Amino acid sequence: MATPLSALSKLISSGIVTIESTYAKHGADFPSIDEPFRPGPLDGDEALSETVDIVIAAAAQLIALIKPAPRTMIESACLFHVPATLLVVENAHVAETLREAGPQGLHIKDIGERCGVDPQKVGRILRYLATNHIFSEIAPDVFANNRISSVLDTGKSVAVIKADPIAKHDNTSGLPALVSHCTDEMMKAVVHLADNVLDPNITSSQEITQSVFSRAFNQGPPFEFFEKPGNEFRLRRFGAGMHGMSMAFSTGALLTGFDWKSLPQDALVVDVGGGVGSSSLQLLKHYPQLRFVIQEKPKVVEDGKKFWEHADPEALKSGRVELKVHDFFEPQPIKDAAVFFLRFITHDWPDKYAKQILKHLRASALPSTKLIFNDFLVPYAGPTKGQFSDISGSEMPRAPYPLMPNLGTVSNQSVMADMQMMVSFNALERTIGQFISLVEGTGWRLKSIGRSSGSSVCLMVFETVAI
Ligand SMILES: C[S@@+](CC[C@H](N)C(=O)[O-])C[C@H]1O[C@@H](n2cnc3c(N)ncnc32)[C@H](O)[C@@H]1O
Repeated sequence: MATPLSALSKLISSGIVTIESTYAKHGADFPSIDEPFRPGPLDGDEALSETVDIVIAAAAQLIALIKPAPRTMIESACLFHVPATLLVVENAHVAETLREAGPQGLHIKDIGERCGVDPQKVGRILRYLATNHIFSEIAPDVFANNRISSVLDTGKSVAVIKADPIAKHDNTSGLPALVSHCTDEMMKAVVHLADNVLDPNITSSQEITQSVFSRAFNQGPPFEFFEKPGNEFRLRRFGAGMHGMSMAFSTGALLTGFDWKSLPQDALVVDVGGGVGSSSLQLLKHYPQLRFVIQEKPKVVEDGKKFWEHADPEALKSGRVELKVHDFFEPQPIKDAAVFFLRFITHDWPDKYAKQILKHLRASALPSTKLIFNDFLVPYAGPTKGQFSDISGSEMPRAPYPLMPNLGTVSNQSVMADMQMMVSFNALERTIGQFISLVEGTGWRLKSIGRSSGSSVCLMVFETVAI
């Protein structure tokens, strides 16, 4: 058998051959790191994205193997400089300033002057980021955007941003807003992680008021914090960031992870905590025979009505889609649902609270009612040895030797989301084992998992069991 090092090197070289030949077949070059990021014609190619993931996993594992362990450990311990420096350049609009300067870049004296930052300090910050592939130092002390730093660019002119700073992230991709939120509130919160997790009085707490975020900002949950006077910019930025996240993370297996066509004509899908109803809208477009009730808080129901009046007014008029105020911690009024659908709901709640939601749904379910979650499924970092084989779709596609079963850093999306949930709400993204224990005692049983390649957002389908 090949050594791990040579097996990794083969995975990388054969993957690169596939990637380059696929681009060549489409008459395209693989995008240069020096060009701004743009969605590409091959982004939706599932086979190609699987190959890209293998190369990413192999390259990251190769670095972990080959780099001396003390270097890896010390560099990991100092990774906090990445978000800290990103926050500086995002707040100082450096990506927009460099875009306006063009491909010849800008000397640190000019960057400093235009961005209101000490030239030496901003130069050192940019060199640190450029060394980590974010921005390029194209001549001594001269920096330009590259593909990665261009993601920080809102696309607005610096003059427009400065004229109305609170609106910086309105009507943008939301990705700069997400970076700014993560490197500001989340970064300031996460430094308190050890204090919380190692505090014997609250280490096992499932209370949102005892989350790391609450400790850091000495107050209630994030949403209360955002609504406090003085946090108007943070609130708007957070809204834009959440929009960016929903654009960046596909809803994965929403349309394909369950046989929606198997439901009878006019079957009712209840979108519990459905927001304005964006999942229902996607489902309705593909499965127009279904009916939808979107249940939400009063303010969101109002926003939802406006959303549907724009997106599909006919669906509202005909009654195929209804928006109703309902608190999911109260008994469920709908007794004839074919599906109770929950997207990104249980991840906001620790088991103690999520179980209450599920019990209310079970009490109103028919024997045939399905409970469906559209959520991250956190893959184990090691092998599962077939203990979940009775659940259809539970096994991940087999990773080639010697890659980790979850492809290591390729799974960052879901493990990072899990950490965000822990820090913000004392809540969690769940592994298959955690989903199974979540539904224990609630009258539901995990039946199948629907996956789509390139996303760890899955569909978990549950059926009723006797209570
Ligand atoms: C993470 S968002 C997900 C929204 C939607 N499912 C989606 O994926 O777009 C969580 C939603 O739960 C709603 N929510 C929170 N507490 C609720 C409650 N007690 N009853 C009903 N909805 C609630 C919020 O208003 C918010 O829209």
